[in-house]
Amino acid sequence: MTEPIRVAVLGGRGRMGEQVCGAVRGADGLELAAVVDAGDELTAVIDARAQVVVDFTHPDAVLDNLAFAIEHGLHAVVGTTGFTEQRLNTVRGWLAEHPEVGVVIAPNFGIGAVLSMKFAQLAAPHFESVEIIELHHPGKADAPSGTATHTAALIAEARKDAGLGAVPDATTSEVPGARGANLDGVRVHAVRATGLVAHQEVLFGTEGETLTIRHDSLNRSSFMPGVVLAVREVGHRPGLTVGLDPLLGL
Ligand SMILES: NC(=O)C1=CN([C@@H]2O[C@H](COP(=O)(O)OP(=O)(O)OC[C@H]3O[C@@H](n4cnc5c(N)ncnc54)[C@H](OP(=O)(O)O)[C@@H]3O)[C@@H](O)[C@H]2O)C=CC1
Ligand SMILES: O=C(O)C1=N[C@H](C(=O)O)C[C@H](O)C1
Repeated sequence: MTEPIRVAVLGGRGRMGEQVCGAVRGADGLELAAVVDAGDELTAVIDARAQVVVDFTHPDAVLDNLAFAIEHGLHAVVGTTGFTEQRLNTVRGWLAEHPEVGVVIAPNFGIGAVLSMKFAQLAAPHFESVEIIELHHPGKADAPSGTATHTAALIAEARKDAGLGAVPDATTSEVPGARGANLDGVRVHAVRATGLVAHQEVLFGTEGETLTIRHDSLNRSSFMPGVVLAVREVGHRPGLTVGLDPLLGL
């Protein structure tokens, strides 16, 4: 019989962390070895002989956690947001020193959300206008969401490859913020409201038609199959994997 994969959950008492602990406990072949939250010693992960750390903490904390994990030869599955290209390159640099370690960083572990980003990428070359509206619970620390940031980057790249110019917009007088944030030339609007979990609409427009691609995470359980898949896979994927797509064969 193969030994279970020993998993440590960082941010384990947070909204996502609690769900991840439950998912790990309930998953065949995984064992919850340690739960670490703010104020706990990260060395608990080593004491518990964890093989994979899962990080759902805070954009300000995640890089230090990752540096620790990689330095100690632990694989990492990261859902925490805030990964700019510069941060990803920093992680790549650390991994170059530890080529046996695997790290999966995914802006969104929801299978529907991953697919919706793919659909948006596919639609992007065919519409001159596009805007993103992301909607989340009011406890969210960052805006815009990591998913919206990643979606904007995918759309911008697809538009560039297709030779599309700037999104048409004649606005010359604006109350600051009224047109949202400009990410890679794509306007992103962030809504925060009690009752919401995690939602996104990508609104495309061209002459005579619009297309709306909407995804709703109605419960944080939506992220768990993706997290469990990444925990099982990360040890077989040395280096950095960004996004869940390759794990889903997309
Ligand atoms: N990729 C994905 O699919 C998803 C990503 N996320 C992202 O995950 C992150 C966490 O979200 P959420 O669970 O809602 O946030 P929460 O604030 O509910 O949870 C974060 C937890 O991490 C703790 N924490 C903070 N710093 C550290 C640290 N250095 N070490 C260990 N624990 C720490 C916090 O403690 P304290 O409160 O005391 O600071 C808190 O308990 C966010 O970046 C969010 O955007 C969320 C959902 C899905
Ligand atoms: O904070 C959240 O809740 C979420 N964060 C991620 C993001 O910023 O995209 C993923 C999902 O949207 C939920």
